[in-house]
Order: sequence, then structure tokens, then C-alpha cells
Amino acid sequence: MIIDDIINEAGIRASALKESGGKERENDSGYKPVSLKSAIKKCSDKNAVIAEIKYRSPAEGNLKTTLAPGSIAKVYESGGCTAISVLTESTYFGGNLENINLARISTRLPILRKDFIVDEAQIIETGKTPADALLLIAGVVKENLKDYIALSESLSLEALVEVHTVKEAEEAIKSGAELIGINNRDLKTMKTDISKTAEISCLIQDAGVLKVSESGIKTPEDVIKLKKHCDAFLIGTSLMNSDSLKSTLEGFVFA
Ligand SMILES: O=P(O)(O)OC[C@@H](O)[C@@H](O)c1c[nH]c2ccccc12
Repeated sequence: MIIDDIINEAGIRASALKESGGKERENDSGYKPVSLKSAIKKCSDKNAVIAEIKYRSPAEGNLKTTLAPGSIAKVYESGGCTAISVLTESTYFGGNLENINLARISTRLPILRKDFIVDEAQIIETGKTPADALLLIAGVVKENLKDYIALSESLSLEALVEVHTVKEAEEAIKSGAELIGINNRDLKTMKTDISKTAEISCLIQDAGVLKVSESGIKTPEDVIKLKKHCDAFLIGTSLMNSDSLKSTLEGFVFA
């Protein structure tokens, strides 16, 4: 299964990171983070879209857009997105950590680091970048979720906790997650079904928790359908595969 291989790779990188002394280094990048949660909450006159920079995906192969991360971030900001997600996994998604720095040069919007976090060392590593938030996948970090959320927060990184099942959503809430991403994609089969968002969001009733619908959002009509079930939308492939990033994004933002 691809997901097992991706996690294995992430584990190998995390060990290398630890061996290189990653844990001992300064964790202050000198960057002053902005809040992804506040940005989503403040977004009342349009749909809160977290627009993703990713060049490849296991499901789609290479995506159309080859612009540099800084250029994409600039266009995304002009298209009205609320935050930017940067894929940093290299083998399957064509990303790297440097892409966060490159995106940051052209935007002050919140940046989410999107990767497969399997070890504390990667959280500490993220704290040294100009990212404001990071993804923690409940099904991957398992019993470490609570500790990883706490470690992220101690480094001024907000955690977007990704869930795909009712059980994972319950775990996320128990672990104190305040930002929950409902992944419409089943990482085991790689198939998407946006009705997942409604199915799981009705179980997350805590008013203090923000819900993000992730993956498989293809059209403005999808956004309209999902609106009443979530606070924000994480969109990658349909943007990166479009001929005009800006107008495609505007379609989602103003749907
Ligand atoms: O490209 P899409 O279908 O619009 O999906 C974006 C985002 O949700 C997806 O990239 C994603 C969701 N969770 C992840 C975990 C790791 C890597 C990638 C992801």
C-alpha cells in the first residue's frame, strides 16, 4: 500500500534528522507566526480556502502547474485564499522544506506544513521554518497525538489534526485538537468522497473546534454543498491542475 511506503519513508527521514542532531538545535527561526485559526474565524465575507502548493500526488502523478512556490503563493493570495498549504514530502508529492521559505517570501498569509509527521524531530524541524501550522494525521501518529499537539503548540505551531473515521475524530477531540481536518480521501484506497465531511462533522459539535474539509473538492458546487458542514476548505489538485490558478481559486472563494 502506498500509504505504508510513504510512512516508512517519513520514518527514515526522521531518523536521519535525529542522527544529524536535529533535536539539539535552536528551535527559534526568528519568524513570528500568524494564526491559521484566527484567519479562518475572521473569514466571514467569503469561503475560507486553504490553497495548496503541490507538484505531484500519488493519485494524479505530475500536476500541471510548474510555477515556483513564491509565484504560486502570490497568485493564491491575489485570488483571495485564507491560508496556503505547502506539501513538503518529496518522494510522492514533489515537495521539500525549502518551498515553505520560498512561499513565505511572497506572502504573510498563514502557511501550513503538509507532510507525514511520524516523529517529534519533524515537529521541531517545522518550528525552525516560517510555517504557522502543521498537519498531524491521527491515523499515523496514533497514541502520540496529544503529545504531538502539545509539542507543536509549544513551538507556536497550530496543529491541523486530520481524521478520516469517527473513531479518529473522537480521539482528536479527546487529545485537545482545535482544528480538525476531515479528509475526504481514504489514504488506504486513495479514493475521495466529499460526503465524508458531512458524515464526520455532525459528530464534532464543540463550538470551539474549527472543521476543515480536505481533498477531492473539484468545483465551486462542491464548496456550496460542503459549506454548512465545515469552516474551511483545503484544495490542491483542482487548483494546481487548472489553467488559471487565480480565477479557479476565485471560483471556490466566492462560491
Ligand atoms: O489535492 P486535493 O484532492 O484537493 O487534496 C488536498 C489535500 O487535502 C491533500 O493534499 C491531503 C490531505 N491530507 C494529506 C496528507 C498528506 C499529503 C496530502 C494530503
